[in-house]
This record gives sequence, structure tokens and C-alpha cells, in this order.
Amino acid sequence: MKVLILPDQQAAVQRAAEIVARTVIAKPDAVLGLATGGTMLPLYDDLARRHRDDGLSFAGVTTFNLDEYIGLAPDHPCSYHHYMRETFFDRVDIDPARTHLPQGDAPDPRAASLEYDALITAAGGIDLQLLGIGQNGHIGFNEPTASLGSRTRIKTLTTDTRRANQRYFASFDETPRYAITVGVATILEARKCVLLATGEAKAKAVFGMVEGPLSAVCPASALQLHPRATVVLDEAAASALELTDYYHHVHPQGGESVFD
Ligand SMILES: O=P(O)(O)OC[C@H]1O[C@](O)(CO)[C@@H](O)[C@@H]1O
Repeated sequence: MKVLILPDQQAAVQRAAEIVARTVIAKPDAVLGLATGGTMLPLYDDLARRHRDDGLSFAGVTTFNLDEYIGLAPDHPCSYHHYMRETFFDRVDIDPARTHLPQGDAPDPRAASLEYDALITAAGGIDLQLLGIGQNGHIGFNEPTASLGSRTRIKTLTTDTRRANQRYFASFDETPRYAITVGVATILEARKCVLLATGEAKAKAVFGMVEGPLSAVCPASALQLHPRATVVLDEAAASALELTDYYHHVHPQGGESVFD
């Protein structure tokens, strides 16, 4: 696991966006695994800006999002379908037919989950998987105790996650209880993973992911098994890490430490 510590949120977001941009430039028909959540908002802003100002094209790219709330139709304003259109898809030249998210309002969400997993495989697998991390260590909606061998399926959201996401809904009661999420094993099959975490609220989860034991209690720790996982942090998200000498520090004055 390569851990990059950037001086602040903006620098961390920029570095993660650079990794996505480089992947798309090197492979214009790349398959990207995409994430949602507050952390990703400035990253999609950055990518949309690179499209507008630098001509970064997503025309040949295929995308698969990690998750969607069960019960929300794609046009629901709190759905991740809506989030992705607003924050990214409608701002770049991506072909909507090549964008995929789990169908939250599928009549049979179990069957829809299996089909979604198979669709990722049929597309040739994910070249670059973008990830955020929940305060409880979840990736996608793989909540603590999620099997590290799991495939795309229905997960019950923890009260903590529902509280954290309540801000997007009218009330806690209206915050969905279930989601379809890509599984941990499906995530680990991506050829490369980039996890972005910013802010002090993520520090404990980041510690569990990077320095904690490999455990389903912190699903993000599964990235320890991935041969090409990069974790991009700002100083605040990195603040609980103890083995600081082992990481790749990017200093505000310029220059980087040699460890990575
Ligand atoms: O960036 P946030 O809003 O803290 O969310 C953290 C993670 O939780 C999720 O919302 C659940 O999938 C992810 O999309 C996100 O990466």
C-alpha cells in the first residue's frame, strides 16, 4: 500500500484527480470504478475543470459506481445516479450509455446485484477503482463485518452510516436502510485502487485501514491485500497514523520524502 500524505485537502484532491487523469490519458477506453460521498465532490470538480480547460476526454471511458440506495429511483434527488449526473457525468463528454450504477429500484435487487457484478467482469474488469472511506472504515457500502470475500450484494446500513448520510435527506427516518454495493472481493479485483480521505473525521478509519490488522471489522483494511493500492490523504486524515516515517510525505514548501 502506497500512502501519500499531502499538506491539505486541496492538494490531496488534486493528486487523486491527477491519478485518474493520467489513467484516462494512458488508456482512453479505461474502465473506471467510481465513488460518491462528500469527499469526492471536489475531485469531480477538478476532473470537470481538466475536461473544460485541458481537453481531458472521457468519451471512451466506461464507469461502474460502487453503490446505490435501495428504494431510490435514478431520478430521486438523493440517489447516487442523480449525484453522479450532477457532479460529473453532465459536466464532461462521457457517453451516458457507458456509465453504470446499481439499480436501487430494481424489482429484484438480489438478481440486479449479481447482474451488476457480472457486467463488471464482462467489461473486462476495472482499471482504476476510486474509493472513499466511511468513518467506520467502510468502502463502498461494505460496512464493518462485511466479508472480505464478498461480491456485489445488498447490505444493511449501520446506524452510524445512516447518521453520517442523514444530511442529504429530510430526516433520519427517511435515510435509506439498505443499499446495493460492489463487494470487497470485487473491489480487490480492480487492477489499481486509489482511496482518497480528507479531514480529521476520517483519521481513525484511516489508521484502521493502514496500520490496523487485516479485518472485516475495518473493510478498508482489505486494501492491504491489494498489490497496487494508493491511499491519498491530507494531514488531518493522516493524523492518527503512527508509522509516519514509512509514508510518502509531500511538503508544503515543495519536495517529497523518499519513503513510499
Ligand atoms: O465522503 P463521505 O461523504 O465521507 O463518504 C464516505 C464514503 O461513504 C460512501 O458514501 C458510501 O458508499 C462512499 O460513497 C464514500 O466514499
